[in-house]
Amino acid sequence: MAMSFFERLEARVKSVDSLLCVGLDPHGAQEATGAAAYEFCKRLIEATAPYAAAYKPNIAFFEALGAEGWQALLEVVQSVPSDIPVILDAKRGDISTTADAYATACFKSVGATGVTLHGYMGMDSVAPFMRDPHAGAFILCKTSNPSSADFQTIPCSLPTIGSGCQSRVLPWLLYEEVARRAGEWGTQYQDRIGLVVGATDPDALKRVRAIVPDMWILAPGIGAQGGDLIGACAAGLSKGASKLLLPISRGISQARDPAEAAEAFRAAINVARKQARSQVDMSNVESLVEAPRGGALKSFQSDFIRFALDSEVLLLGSFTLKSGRVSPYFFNAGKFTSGLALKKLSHFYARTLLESGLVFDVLFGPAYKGITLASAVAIALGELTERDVPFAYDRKEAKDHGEGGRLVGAALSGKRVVIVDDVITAGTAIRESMQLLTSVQAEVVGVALALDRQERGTDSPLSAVQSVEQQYGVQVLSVVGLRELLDFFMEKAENGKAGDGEKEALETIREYRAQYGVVPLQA
Ligand SMILES: O=c1ccn([C@@H]2O[C@H](COP(=O)(O)O)[C@@H](O)[C@H]2O)c(=O)[nH]1
Repeated sequence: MAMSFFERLEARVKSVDSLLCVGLDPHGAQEATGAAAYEFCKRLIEATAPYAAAYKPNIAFFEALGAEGWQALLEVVQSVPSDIPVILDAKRGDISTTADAYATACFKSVGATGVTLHGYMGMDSVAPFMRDPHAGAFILCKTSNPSSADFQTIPCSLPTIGSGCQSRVLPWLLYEEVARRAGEWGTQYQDRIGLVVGATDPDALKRVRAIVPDMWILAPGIGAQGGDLIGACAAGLSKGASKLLLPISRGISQARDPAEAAEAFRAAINVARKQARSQVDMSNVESLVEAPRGGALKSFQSDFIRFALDSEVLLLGSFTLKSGRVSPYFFNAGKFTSGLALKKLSHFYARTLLESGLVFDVLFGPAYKGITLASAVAIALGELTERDVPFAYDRKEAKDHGEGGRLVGAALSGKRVVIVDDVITAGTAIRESMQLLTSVQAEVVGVALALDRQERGTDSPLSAVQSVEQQYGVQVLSVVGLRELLDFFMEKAENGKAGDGEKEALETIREYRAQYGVVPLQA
């Protein structure tokens, strides 16, 4: 007997060890023609097939091209290898006779086996999609867009049966009711139903997962929409660290190398799965997904700020900087002085690197602080991904005996290198490292920092980080920036959890940013 949609999905997830669903949205097709859309998707499929658990073409991009777009969609679906499920993102729903025609279009004409639906019209609009026992449907539950709260979080009355929620203090929200109903429909239709819950809302993922522990969830919003990959996985994975499919479209199709980006996303998702399996560090993630996140602050970034405050690495008050500015905060990574603190710190860097999707071969730590940082981050990446990441560092003074020279550690020539340091102040140290690395034909692809102060230079509208980005064309990643610091204190204040010192910090940091903050560079 042929397998059901979710059985096929599970088989594919296992065979490529991946929960990544590659979005086929031909945003970037050279010309707006069916042929260009087809070529775009075909290339993407060829590049990403080894890492894809599923593909998700969004029908909108093909419909926009008229008849040739429809033809392109059919050809795109046909060009997906037969063992990879295709979910047509069509968000259908209508009275049953029309829904019947929609189901025929999705499954028979287009040839997809999965589809996205909205359930607003109720059961009889979903039922026609359940007739084919080999097809599956994901019902919109809590979408990833900023306005999803217009309707989806409207409180409604608690159900009287099931889901064990009678003892809840929290209001029961409309999307939770959708999840509960979908759970009932799923039982009726022998597990042919999944849900769509945006990765931009780990709190919603956590709530939905509690209602439907075994249902597949499609969680869009990673990449271009800024969702928190690790937080979303921690909140949305099922008990067996699975049943969460992460569709990523622009984050892969617009990457310099889509194959590498897909591989990196798969690895980052697998880091979270590994953590979920071994329950390592889940306490942190737990506490973070409990509180609804606002703004762009990711759960691990909150963790990091709390950790830096607790370790007195991040101090609040009044500090005169070298530039003469009086700063309301001061960050001194030199105060991470114990093994456990360094281990924790390195995991924050590792997460930042993994979530960025940056592809690199070697880490480089400029003397002195960078040496411990790069080596600790290499260990952290090894722990999280089982990838054995090489690292290297320099000496302040060249040796003229023994192996000689300034560089120590892994070979750098021809390698893609990420420089790991704590902060960039004037940028002098980074520039020296750039020189040293290019002199041995290494390609510096990125810089990873703990904190980006995001403030203008004294004689330039650009920050030191922006100048480095512009001058060398590299990506500078930081675990947090001034923006996240502000978000952190803002969230605390909004949740009534900020003490007097923190409320004051919020105000003074806001003022400081207004006076000295940078304008973001165009992407
Ligand atoms: O809640 C939802 C439901 C669907 N989508 C769709 O997923 C992709 C996301 O594209 P990215 O480029 O990875 O942001 C796109 O087709 C959306 O229409 C969603 O984003 N959110």
